[in-house]
Amino acid sequence: MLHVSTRGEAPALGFSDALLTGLARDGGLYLPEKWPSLSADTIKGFAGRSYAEVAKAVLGPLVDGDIPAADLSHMIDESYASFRHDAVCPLTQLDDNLFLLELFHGPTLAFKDVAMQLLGRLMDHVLKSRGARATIVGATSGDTGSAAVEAFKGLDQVDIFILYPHGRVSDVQRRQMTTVASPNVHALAVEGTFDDCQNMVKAMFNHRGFRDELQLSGVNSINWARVAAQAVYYFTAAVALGGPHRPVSFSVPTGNFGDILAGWVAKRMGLPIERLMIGTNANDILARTLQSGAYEMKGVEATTSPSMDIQISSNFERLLFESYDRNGEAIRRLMASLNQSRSFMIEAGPLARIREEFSAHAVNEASVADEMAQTYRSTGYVLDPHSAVGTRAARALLKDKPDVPVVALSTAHPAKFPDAVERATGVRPALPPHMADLMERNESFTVLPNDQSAVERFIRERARAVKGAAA
Ligand SMILES: Cc1ncc(COP(=O)(O)O)c(C=O)c1O
Ligand SMILES: N[C@@H](CCOP(=O)(O)O)C(=O)O
Repeated sequence: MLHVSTRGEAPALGFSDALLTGLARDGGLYLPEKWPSLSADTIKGFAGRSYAEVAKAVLGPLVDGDIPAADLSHMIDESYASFRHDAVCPLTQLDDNLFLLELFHGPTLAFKDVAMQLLGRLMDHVLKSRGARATIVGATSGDTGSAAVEAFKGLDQVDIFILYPHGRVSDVQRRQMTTVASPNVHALAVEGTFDDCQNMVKAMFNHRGFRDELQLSGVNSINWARVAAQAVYYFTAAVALGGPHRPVSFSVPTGNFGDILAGWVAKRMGLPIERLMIGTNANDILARTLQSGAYEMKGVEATTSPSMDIQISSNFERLLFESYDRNGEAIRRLMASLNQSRSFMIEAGPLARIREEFSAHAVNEASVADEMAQTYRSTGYVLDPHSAVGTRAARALLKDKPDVPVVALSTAHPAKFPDAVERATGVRPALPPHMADLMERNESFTVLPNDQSAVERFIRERARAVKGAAA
């Protein structure tokens, strides 16, 4: 199976090359050239099987033999053995037809672990088999960074540099990135927003000399393998609720659009999904876009769900590509407009296609707090602020269609955001035992200006230093 770029000008690549490449050389994002399809009987057969078994069945056709099946199977088993819940991503009922898919039982307490645990193993495997090294650069609003640091720390084949917005992540998130004493891990606090960090990472990939010199690779959801691995839990959740014969909707707290795109991928692969609800916080660019067709950036507002404080939802480009009948030229035009005027307009046809499958609902700060408080009062369940966005948006979906079960994705453990949770519920959630001393560990990070060349200079020097030390 080859993978094509959304901008239509980069070489088509197999799974392993797309995995190592991250962002395509034309600035686009990779997608499989066609969607493998799982039959209703195959999906029905997922009932009662372990998460790892379902992952093998879903990812097998996407990897398509590019990595030997036995190796893939072994890496999947290892990835999910470290989760603190036997079901890996358990489902719990919150209300009539409202379910929560808990995605925070991995090592760093957020949904990113589900894909990142596998991504780390896949990259290490491919690099070792090629005798190669890579410099991983990633942008984070808090959770991708911690999951990536955890997955890649100590690996011989990689140096990893994580850019996060200085002062705009929670203390727990920051400490998860800055207290890992491993010589291949570098936490960079950039004086800017998440969007600035993400733009810098993309610019590094588009800076061909730098990219090739350092053998850059990416761990954000611009990397196709991340999205592919996240598609698995849509299958396990839907099947647990009677799928594929009973359609289910999903409500997803959304920032970079990777997680909800994974649901759309599951649907492309044959999973009946009624609706995909985009839940946004006060940074409501996607909700406004679905309403008007105009993708228009404003300034980023700091919220209690900082991981979603995003204006440039990278993976939306993948959805646009499909909605524009895979017309790379159209996507190049839209993205050029975004660069020049911070906005673009989606044409009527593609917009209608998007609206056929997606709804959107913006949840303001008062409603996020109210959702945490009300859910706690009525059920005793403590939501984190991101999951509260998804849950509130799920309730909006249920108002329209009360008979279709809605699964709200619970993307982080409440202990990652203890201050916001305590303010709303009066409960201060405790970190699990393996992280109990997190606040006492020593931190190491470098503050850098919001300046591309300064960050590139730093990475070049440090990547060399790490190689020098290892030599
Ligand atoms: C806890 C949490 N919830 C939701 C999101 C949004 O997910 P996505 O960026 O895939 O839309 C993020 C960030 O990615 C996150 O860290
Ligand atoms: N919310 C994310 C932002 C990056 O998202 P990604 O899924 O593209 O890696 C984070 O926590 O870092």
